[in-house]
Amino acid sequence: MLGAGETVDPRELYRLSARPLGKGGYAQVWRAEHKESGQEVALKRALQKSDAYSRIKREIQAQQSLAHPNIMPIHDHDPGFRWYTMPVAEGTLEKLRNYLDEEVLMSILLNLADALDIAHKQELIHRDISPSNILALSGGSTGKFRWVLADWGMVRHPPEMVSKQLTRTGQGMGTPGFDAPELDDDPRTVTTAVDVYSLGRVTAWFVTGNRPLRGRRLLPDGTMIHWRPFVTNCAHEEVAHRVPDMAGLKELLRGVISEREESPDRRARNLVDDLLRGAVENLDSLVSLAEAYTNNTDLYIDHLARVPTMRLYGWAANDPDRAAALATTMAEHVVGSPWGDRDRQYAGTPLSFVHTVLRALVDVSQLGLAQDLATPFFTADARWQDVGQRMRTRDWLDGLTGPAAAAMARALAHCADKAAVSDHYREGGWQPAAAALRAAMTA
Ligand SMILES: Nc1ncnc2c1ncn2[C@@H]1O[C@H](COP(=O)(O)OP(=O)(O)OP(=O)(O)O)[C@@H](O)[C@H]1O
Repeated sequence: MLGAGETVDPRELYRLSARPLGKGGYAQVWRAEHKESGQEVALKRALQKSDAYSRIKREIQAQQSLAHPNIMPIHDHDPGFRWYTMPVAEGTLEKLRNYLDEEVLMSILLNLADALDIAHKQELIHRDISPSNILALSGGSTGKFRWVLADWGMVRHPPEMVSKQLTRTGQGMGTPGFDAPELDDDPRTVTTAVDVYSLGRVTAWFVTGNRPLRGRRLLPDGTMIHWRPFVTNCAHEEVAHRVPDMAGLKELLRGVISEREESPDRRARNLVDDLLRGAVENLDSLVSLAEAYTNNTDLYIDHLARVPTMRLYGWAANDPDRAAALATTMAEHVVGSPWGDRDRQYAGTPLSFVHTVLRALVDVSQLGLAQDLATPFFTADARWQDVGQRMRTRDWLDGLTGPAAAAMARALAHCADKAAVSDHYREGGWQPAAAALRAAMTA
């Protein structure tokens, strides 16, 4: 019999595989067979350094006190807390990501949030959640994996349980890319929000496939847009702006699920409605949505077209390339898509959208982009013969001089039905002020 605190060589009890399954910063993991029962396990043994001993002890204590189906269980450990055994995992989330879909991500997040909720209620904060610490065990329901959170060696115990301080201010903690910034300040005083942060970053990594880097945008535009509110609110760099706990994280997750079920054009309508009520941040989401669904006529004509002119103008001036692409698609819908039962007069709204972007491009001297956009714009304008828009276009053309007027003249020359376009603007004897434009319209 071993006395408390004594350690025992695991080889006395287990047959270890020749090569380890993996090695981390302070431990090695082997596949092992229990000599007496024949049970196959993974055996994790601390490397020979004192920090490693303290960490594996914390890990054993934390995992033992947290009996939850989504926390790696401890089968056995030596009384000296130098090693322990656990089920052999099929792989880590890091390795398996490419075989998994969004549904799996949702259920992993829900499961881990439940598990962490229990841990947090016991004042245990993991502090090192990353894709390599989320492990898949076989034997989940209907042949699926059971996902567990492992590697609790960095756990923050409640103050009364701490026998030895492992962490001090400024010491690097967690896994780069997934660790909350406040861990760099004082890992002892962090809150449950550090685990929320890591799950937000794990999510961004999962949906993009890119390791998240500090200071970089986590979800590029158009990428799984329905995850954006979740990722933004979980992985906010400022703790004060971050969702504080697992209850908040689960609430956001429900939002992801319902947004995903929403059709893109209905989602666009809601975004624009809220934008019109002052939710200016929605413009970004709306643009990403439109970029992801360029074939969706309803989304463009019925919803995107309603973005307020001033907002659109400011955005287009700041992001001319994207604005030009978006407005070109809008113009193509206006000309080429069935109008359905929309009111004819409504054509002025998408036309005005394209014209606003065109004005912004010219004003920021993006004349190449402006010229390319002007051709489909003139074509769409002439196709609809909208009286109000024609007046606005003429007034604008009258104000153009020099290179801007020349660029618009070239755009006019490129219109497939140049004569009809010129006739549309010249109706009632109107002539543009700039000579280049006059020439293009009479040529
Ligand atoms: N139960 C298991 N089944 C199979 N492989 C495992 C198991 N546990 C860990 N591993 C493998 O061993 C590797 C090292 O284990 P682990 O990350 O727990 O060590 P560590 O020293 O705590 O790591 P870190 O330095 O990341 O904290 C893991 O990345 C994983 O590939």
